[in-house]
Amino acid sequence: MQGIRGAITVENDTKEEIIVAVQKMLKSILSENDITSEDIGAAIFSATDDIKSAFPAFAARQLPGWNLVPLFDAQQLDIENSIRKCIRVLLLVNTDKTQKEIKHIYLGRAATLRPDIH
Ligand SMILES: O=C(O)C(=O)C[C@]1(C(=O)O)C=C[C@@H](O)C=C1
Repeated sequence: MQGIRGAITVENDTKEEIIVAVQKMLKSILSENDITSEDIGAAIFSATDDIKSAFPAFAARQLPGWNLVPLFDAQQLDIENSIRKCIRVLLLVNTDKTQKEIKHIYLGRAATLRPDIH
């Protein structure tokens, strides 16, 4: 089991943009790490408090195979000067890969968050 992190930002809080962004982030994590939805034990999302128009879990569930993945959404801590309109994910994944082999995916403005791990 390994944890894989992802994060992506949106510019507008529309349902369509959130769905597109969440699916882009998840597809990128799966392809970069050579895994499928069947390898995922759980997906935990957070969204900043300015995301109002869609649950990230709803967006994930529209992808093929994701209806069987346990999904959870939470609100991100509202820390001063932190990034806005950001959706984060932690995937718990069944894999033989080592921690060092895992590719974490940070897209859009979220690319500034953890340059040390991606
Ligand atoms: O990785 C991120 O998304 C970050 O914003 C960095 C960080 C961290 O300090 O490690 C901070 C807040 C998040 O809850 C998760 C991780």
